[in-house]
Amino acid sequence: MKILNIAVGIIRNPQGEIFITRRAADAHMANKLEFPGGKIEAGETPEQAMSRELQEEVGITPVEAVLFDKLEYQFPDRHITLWFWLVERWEGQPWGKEGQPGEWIAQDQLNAEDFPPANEPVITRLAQR
Ligand SMILES: Nc1nc2c([nH]c(=O)n2[C@H]2C[C@H](O)[C@@H](COP(=O)(O)OP(=O)(O)OP(=O)(O)O)O2)c(=O)[nH]1
Ligand SMILES: [Mg+2]
Repeated sequence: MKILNIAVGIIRNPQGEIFITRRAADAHMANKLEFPGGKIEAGETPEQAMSRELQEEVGITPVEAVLFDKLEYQFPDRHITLWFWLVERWEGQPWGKEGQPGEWIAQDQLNAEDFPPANEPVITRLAQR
């Protein structure tokens, strides 16, 4: 059983849109939409990992981040702990730096079925705002 700790960023602009990317066809949860992010490495705090991943994947540097939720999810082959950071201030403009498609989607237009199942409570919370 793999045990993974994941930190992701919910990048939200003043219009209430969120920058979403699509996972690669060969990745776990292939083709699902995701919040950019990835594995927390040894010696990193969850917030540091999120900041590094956002720089690597979408080319922005968060200026301020607030913990939005922390969730556990059991997949058949792995147990993951997910840290969701709400990022409303950053430097740069997000884009799919690793070739992944990225787009801004209004938070009340997000569909939980398009995301990995672990994200469901967070999508529901965002859609209510
Ligand atoms: N990035 C991201 N991963 C998510 C979300 N929801 C969710 O269940 N996951 C799962 C899918 C993966 O099993 C894991 C994230 O792994 P990842 O593939 O993004 O990790 P990484 O960026 O470090 O990638 P790599 O270096 O291993 O290629 O968390 C989400 O909203 N965003
Ligand atoms: Mg990733």
